[in-house]
Amino acid sequence: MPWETIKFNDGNVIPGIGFGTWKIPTGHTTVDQVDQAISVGFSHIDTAQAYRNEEEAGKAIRESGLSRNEIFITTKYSGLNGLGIEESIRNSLNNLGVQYIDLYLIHHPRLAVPDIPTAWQQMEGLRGAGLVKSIGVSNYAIKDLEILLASAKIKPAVNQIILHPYVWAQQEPLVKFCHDNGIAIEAYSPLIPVTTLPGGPVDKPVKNITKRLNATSDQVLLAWAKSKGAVILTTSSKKHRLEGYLAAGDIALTAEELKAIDEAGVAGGKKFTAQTVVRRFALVLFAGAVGFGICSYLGLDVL
Ligand SMILES: NC(=O)c1ccc[n+]([C@@H]2O[C@H](COP(=O)([O-])OP(=O)(O)OC[C@H]3O[C@@H](n4cnc5c(N)ncnc54)[C@H](O)[C@@H]3O)[C@@H](O)[C@H]2O)c1
Ligand SMILES: OCCc1c[nH]c2ccccc12
Repeated sequence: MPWETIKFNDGNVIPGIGFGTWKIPTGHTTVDQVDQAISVGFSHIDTAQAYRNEEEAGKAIRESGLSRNEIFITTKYSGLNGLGIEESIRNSLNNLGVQYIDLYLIHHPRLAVPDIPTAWQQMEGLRGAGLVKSIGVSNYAIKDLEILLASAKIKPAVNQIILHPYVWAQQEPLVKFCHDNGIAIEAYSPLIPVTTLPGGPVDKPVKNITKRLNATSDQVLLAWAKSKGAVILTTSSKKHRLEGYLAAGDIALTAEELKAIDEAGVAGGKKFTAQTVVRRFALVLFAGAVGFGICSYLGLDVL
C-alpha cells in the first residue's frame, strides 16, 4: 500500500514520504539519484538552495516524464548569496525549471532575514504571486513559531524538523505545539538510530518488531516517525532500500511497541547519545595524537 497523503491547513496535500537530496554520496549524481527515486515510486522530492542541486533535481524531474501535478517539490530559502526571499525563489524556480514550487520553507529560523515576522510576511507574498502552493518553515522551535504566529496572516503549512527516537523527549512538545496549531510535521533524519547511533537502547525494541513483522529496522523506524503524524523525509542510493522505505507505508506498530521505542529513545537520548559524542571526540583526539606521534617519529614537521 502506498504512503497516505497528509492534508495541510491550506487544503493542499503532500505525499506521506519524500526523497531527500542532501549529501548525495560520492560516485552518484543528483540526477541519477532523483531519477532512481522516481522510478521506484517516490513522488515527493526535497531539496534546498543550500544543497546546490536544484538544477539537477529539476532535470531528473523533467526527464521522468511525470506531469507537474504528479510530483511534489519542496525547496528552501537557505539565505545564501545574500539574496532576499523573492529573489531566491525566482532563482529556485529557474534552477528547477518549473512554474511553481509545491512547498517553500525557510531553512532555519536564524536565516529569516531581517527577522522572523518580516521574513514570514515575504513568504506570505509568494503565495499571492502564485510562485508557491504552500509555505512553511524548518528547524523552528516553539519560541520561533510563537514569534511568527503573533503576526502571521497565513499559518505555516509545515515545520520540517529532526525526528527520531533519541530526540523524542526534546521534540515531543514541539510536535504537539505544531499539531495543536494545525502545522504539519516533516521528519528528517528518521534513521539516525541505524546510521549514526547504532548500538543504543532503541535497537532492542526495534529488533523485536522486525522479527514480528519480518521487516527491516529502517522500516520500523519510518513507521515510528509516521505514528507521530509526520511526513517522512529519507534517502538512499540503494534501490532495495528505497523499495523497502516505500513498502513501510503498510506498517502499523502496536501501542506497546510504540511505547517501548519511545521509552528506549528517551532513556538513550539522555545517556547513550552523550556517551557516543564523548567517545567519538576522544577517538578523534586519540587519532590526532597517534598521527602526531608517527609524524614526529618520522621527523615530519606537522606544526
Ligand atoms: N531541513 C533540514 O535542516 C534538514 C536536515 C537534514 C536532512 N534534511 C532532509 O531530509 C533528507 C533525509 O535526511 P537524512 O539523510 O538524514 O535521513 P535518514 O535518517 O533517513 O538517513 C538516510 C541515510 O540512511 C542510510 N541508511 C538507511 N538504512 C540504513 C541501514 N540499515 N544502515 C545504515 N545506513 C542506512 C541511507 O543509505 C541514507 O544515507 C535529506 O536528504 C534532506 O532532504 C533536512
Ligand atoms: O538541510 C540539511 C542541513 C543543512 C544544509 N545546509 C543548511 C543551511 C541552513 C540550514 C540547514 C542546512
